[in-house]
Amino acid sequence: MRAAHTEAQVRAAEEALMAGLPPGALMQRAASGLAHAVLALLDGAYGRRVTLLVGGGDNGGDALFAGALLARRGAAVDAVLLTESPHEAGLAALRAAGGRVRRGTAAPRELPDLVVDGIVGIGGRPGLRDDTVAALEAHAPAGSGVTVVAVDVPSGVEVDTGRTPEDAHVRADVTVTFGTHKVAHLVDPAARACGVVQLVDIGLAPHLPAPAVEALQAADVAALLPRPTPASHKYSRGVVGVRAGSGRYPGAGLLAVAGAASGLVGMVRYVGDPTVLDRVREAHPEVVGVGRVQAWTVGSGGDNRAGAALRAALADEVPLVVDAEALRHLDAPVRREGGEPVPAVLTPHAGELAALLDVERAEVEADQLASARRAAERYDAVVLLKGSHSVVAHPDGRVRVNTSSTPWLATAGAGDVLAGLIGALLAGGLAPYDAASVGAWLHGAAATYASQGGPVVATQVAAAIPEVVRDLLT
Ligand SMILES: NC(=O)C1=CN([C@@H]2O[C@H](COP(=O)(O)OP(=O)(O)OC[C@H]3O[C@@H](n4cnc5c(N)ncnc54)[C@H](OP(=O)(O)O)[C@@H]3O)[C@@H](O)[C@H]2O)[C@@H](O)CC1
Ligand SMILES: Nc1ncnc2c1ncn2[C@@H]1O[C@H](COP(=O)(O)OP(=O)(O)O)[C@@H](O)[C@H]1O
Ligand SMILES: [K+]
Repeated sequence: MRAAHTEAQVRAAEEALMAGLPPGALMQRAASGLAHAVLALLDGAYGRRVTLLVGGGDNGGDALFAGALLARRGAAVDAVLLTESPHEAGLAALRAAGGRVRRGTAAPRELPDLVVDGIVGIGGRPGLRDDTVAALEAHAPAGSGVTVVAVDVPSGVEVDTGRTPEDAHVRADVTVTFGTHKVAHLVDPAARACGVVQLVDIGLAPHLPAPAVEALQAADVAALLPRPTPASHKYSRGVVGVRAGSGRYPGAGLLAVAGAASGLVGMVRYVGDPTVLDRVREAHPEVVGVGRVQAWTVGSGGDNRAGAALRAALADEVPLVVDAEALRHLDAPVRREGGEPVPAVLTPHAGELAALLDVERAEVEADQLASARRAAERYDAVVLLKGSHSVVAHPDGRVRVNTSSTPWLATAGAGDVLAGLIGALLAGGLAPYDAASVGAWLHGAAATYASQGGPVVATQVAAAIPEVVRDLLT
C-alpha cells in the first residue's frame, strides 16, 4: 500500500523521531537522498550544472545541503536565494563545498542541466510570488528541457488537498519526498505537477498514524482478488447482473457486460433492451438472462428507462454499482424503498459528480478529494470519481486514489467496462470500497497493458483484464 499523510501528521511523526536523534540528523538524511536522486538523473556530477532555487524554510535547507554534496562531487552548483533568511547551516555548507550564491531573478548566461525546487515544502502556502515565478522561468523556461526536481513537493501546490488554487506553482519532472508520501502526490491536479515521485526513507514510518489517503499496489490487489477454490461452483463464485445499454447506446451494454465477463465471477446475466440482449449473446455466448444475482451494475449507456432499472436493482437485496444515466435518478442518501441502507458504489465522472452535488464541474475538477468525500457522505455510498487519478471515497472518510492508469484510457466506453468490472467484484464478495478500488486498479492496469504506450479502445481494455489478473496471481 502506498500511504500519504498530511502536513500535521508528518510534523507530529517528525517530532517523535527527532526526540531520539541529534539535531539536524533528519535534514542530512533528506539532503543525502535528494542528492543521490539528482546524481542518478544527471548520471554523475562532474561537469554538470545545477541551480538551486532556495526559499526561507527547511525545504531550502534540504536543497542547500544536497547542493553541497553535489558540489563536493564536482558539479557546478549555483544557489539563487529567494529569501532574506536562508537556512544558515545549509548556506555555509554549500559555500564551503565551492557552491556559488546569488540573489535576483536575472537569467543565467547558460541554462543549467537541472533545477532544484527548494522554494517551499510542506510549510508552503499555495501559489508563488512574482519574483519566484520569474526566477523559475529564467532558469527552467517552459520547453527548455531543463530537468526540474522538486524537494518534497512542487512549490505552490496545496499539500493536504491536492488543489492548485493559484495557477503559479512548480511543474516538476521528479519529486523527491521524505518519510512518506503527501496527499498532493496522489490527488489531482497537484499530482500532475509532481512528475515521478521518489520516496526517501528517513526512518519516519514507525511514528506515522493511519494515512489520510492510500493507493493500492499490485500486491494489495492480488491479496483482495476473489479467486475460486476446488470447492467452488459457478453460483458460489457469484453472479453479476447488468442492466445497461439502450437502443440509443447499445455499445455501452456490450462494454459493461465485457467488463463484468472478465472471468472474476461464475456467471453474468444481462437484463434490458431486447436488441442489446441479442448483440450481447452474439458477443458473449456465456451470458444468460433474468434470474438471481449477487450484485447489479446499472445505468451505463441507459436511456429514460434508467430510473426504472435503478428501482428494480434497488428492490433486490444485493449491492449495486450505479453508473451514468442511473446516477441522475439517485436520492441522497441511497436507500431501498423501506429506508434500508444499500451497499453501493457510484461511478461518476467529474460532470456527473457535479450534478450529484449541484455544483459546477470546474469546482469538482479543482477539488477532487473534497468533492468525492462530500458525495460519499451525502449519498452514504462509496463514490468513485473517475479521472486520471480516480478517487475512491468511503462515507466514513477513508480515501484511496488509483495510480495504475494511462492517459490512453480517456476513451469512449471505458467507464462502461469499469462499471461492469466493479459489479463483478461486488458479486464476487468484495465490500464496496474494495470492489471500487480493486476495480479501478485492474481497469487502469488493463489499459496500460493493452496500450503498451499507444492507443487503445474500450473493447481492448476489457479483453486485457484476464491477462492482468493472471500476471497478478502468478
Ligand atoms: N517534517 C519532516 O519530517 C522533514 C522536513 N524536511 C523538510 O522541511 C520542509 C518543511 O520545512 P518548513 O517547515 O521550514 O517549511 P517550508 O516548506 O520550507 O516553508 C516555510 C517557509 O516558506 C515561506 N513561505 C511559505 N509559503 C510561501 C510561498 N507561497 N512563497 C514563498 N515563501 C513562502 C515561509 O516564510 P513566511 O513567508 O511565512 O515568512 C517559511 O520561511 C519539508 O517540506 C522538507 O523539505 C526534511 O528536512 C526532513 C524531514
Ligand atoms: N487522463 C486520464 N488518464 C487516465 N485515465 C483516465 C483519464 N481520463 C479518464 N480516464 C479514465 O477513463 C474512464 C472514462 O470513463 P467515462 O468518463 O465514464 O467514459 P465513458 O462514459 O465514455 O465510458 C474512467 O475510468 C477514467 O478514470
Ligand atoms: K519544493
